[in-house]
Amino acid sequence: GVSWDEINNDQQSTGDVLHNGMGTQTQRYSPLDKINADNVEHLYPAWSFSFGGEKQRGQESQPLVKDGVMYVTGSYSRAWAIDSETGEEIWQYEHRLPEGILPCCDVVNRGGALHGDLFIFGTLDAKLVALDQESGDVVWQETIDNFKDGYSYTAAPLVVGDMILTGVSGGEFGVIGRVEARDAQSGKMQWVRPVVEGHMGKIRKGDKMVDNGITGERGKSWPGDMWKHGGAAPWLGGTYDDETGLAYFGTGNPAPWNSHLRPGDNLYSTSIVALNPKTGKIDWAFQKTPNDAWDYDGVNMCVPFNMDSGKYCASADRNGFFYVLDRTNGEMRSASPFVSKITWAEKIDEKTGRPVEAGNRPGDPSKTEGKKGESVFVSPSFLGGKNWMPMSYNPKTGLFYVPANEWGMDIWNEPITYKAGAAFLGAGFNIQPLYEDYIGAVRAVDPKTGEIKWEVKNNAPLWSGTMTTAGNLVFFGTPEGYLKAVDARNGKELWKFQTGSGVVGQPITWEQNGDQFVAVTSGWGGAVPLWGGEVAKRVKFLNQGGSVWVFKIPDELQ
Ligand SMILES: O=C(O)c1cc(C(=O)O)c2c(n1)C(=O)C(=O)c1cc(C(=O)O)[nH]c1-2
Repeated sequence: GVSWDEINNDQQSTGDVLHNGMGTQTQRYSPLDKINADNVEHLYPAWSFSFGGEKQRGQESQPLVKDGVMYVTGSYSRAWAIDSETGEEIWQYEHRLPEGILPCCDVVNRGGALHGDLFIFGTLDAKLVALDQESGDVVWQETIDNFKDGYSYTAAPLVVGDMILTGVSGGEFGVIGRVEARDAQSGKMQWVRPVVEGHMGKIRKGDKMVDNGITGERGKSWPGDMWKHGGAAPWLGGTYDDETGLAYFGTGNPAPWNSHLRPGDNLYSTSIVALNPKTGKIDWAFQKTPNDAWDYDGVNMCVPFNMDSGKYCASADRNGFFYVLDRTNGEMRSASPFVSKITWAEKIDEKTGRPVEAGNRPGDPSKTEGKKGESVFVSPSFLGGKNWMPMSYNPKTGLFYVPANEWGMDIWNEPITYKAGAAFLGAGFNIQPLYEDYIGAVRAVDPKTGEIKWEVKNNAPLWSGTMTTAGNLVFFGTPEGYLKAVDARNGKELWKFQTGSGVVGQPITWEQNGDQFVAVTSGWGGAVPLWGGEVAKRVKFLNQGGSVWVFKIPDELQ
């Protein structure tokens, strides 16, 4: 079985990958250096595994590895256990999805969690399923909420002690955004913390769930009853930091997109919330885009790291700014642009942490004749300076490696009223590229200064995570099908391999029987082909797929 001590030590232990982010801090850093900048050019495929079936689409999963077994999830709520040395299948689990699921942005899953003898992951019909690691049999199954109301689940659960912490997906349907804690072994709910001001939290007392205080104040930063369907779904999951004992979750956009219907800050949408993992109480919250009008979900992980003897966390937000926060109290240290063009705000005020807006909100449709308000062009687009794909932090170089995208959008507002299970947007949009030669860019950001130390451009939008190692390497994938390794110090491309479909997964590395392995899933999909407007047309030629690729270095070169 997998113990909490092992999970909490995941980043240091090199023989396994036990948690999302290669550790609960999600730095995606490995101290391994057998594969390094000097020999990575010799990396070759050890095995490849096909997810099979007729179902493909986006493969965003981060695999986990324990005792020679890889646990990986795929599109359409599927999961596999595979021999991590040979690529041989051990079991496959195929969740029976009902008709009418409502995932907003492709049928993806970003990975599971290991706890004891269980492998736990979430499904597109908003369930959590715990499988026996050895047999793949279902041990428990819990429903998060009704998929017909727009709830779904795509993230990897966060493990803290005996519990798993999960958010929800469904922000585009006006769901109740919240973080939930369950006993990992039984699936039994321990607490629920809605993240929108006004909703009641719950906590377990014996056999009952009892009230545990209202989140914030009752709808104070929302007009009327708008908080009730305010969304703010923490759909990307969270991080846990043992030094502060806090769990950090990013919250999504407020619903509906039409911001004129909800004047006010709309707390705690587009925020980082720091939660006490035992009670679900919000210790602090920091909002990035008050009264968001551009779908700038604030779900990006706030990745804990230490610098100048301070405890910080960093988050590259969809709104184009790279935030460094004091992770003990949520005070902002800095916010600097990591994309070339930000037109919704002039800057983030250093003292208050609030944006100085640039007067670039779509017009209020109730003030114009007809249904459509004035359209504006804004950058970044709603798919963000950075979307869900995780960045990594290398304590050796002191740099964050951010998968960024350069694009803008035409956006306008329309009238809308809430209806359960229907999209709650009140907006129309069309994403546009900004430059001819590239959209994606991996950028090395210095959290001390906000300076971009180097960048690697990519023609298609980057939709894969980055991973970095003590071997001075950064790995990332491209929609064009490559897994690439670049030098962590200067971005120089050192190796690439064509996987046969777009890479929108999250690379990992581990060591087994003396070999260092690198793995990533391949399979083009995610939000870009569905919502990318003009950009989607540019990448129409990319082929779908579904596989895991594993690489190693010839023995004599290690
Ligand atoms: O508000 C939400 O609940 C929600 C959920 C998800 C998701 O679960 O995948 C995405 C988004 N929003 C979203 O805004 C978005 O851009 C997005 C991209 C992707 C993807 O996997 O490529 N998912 C999601």
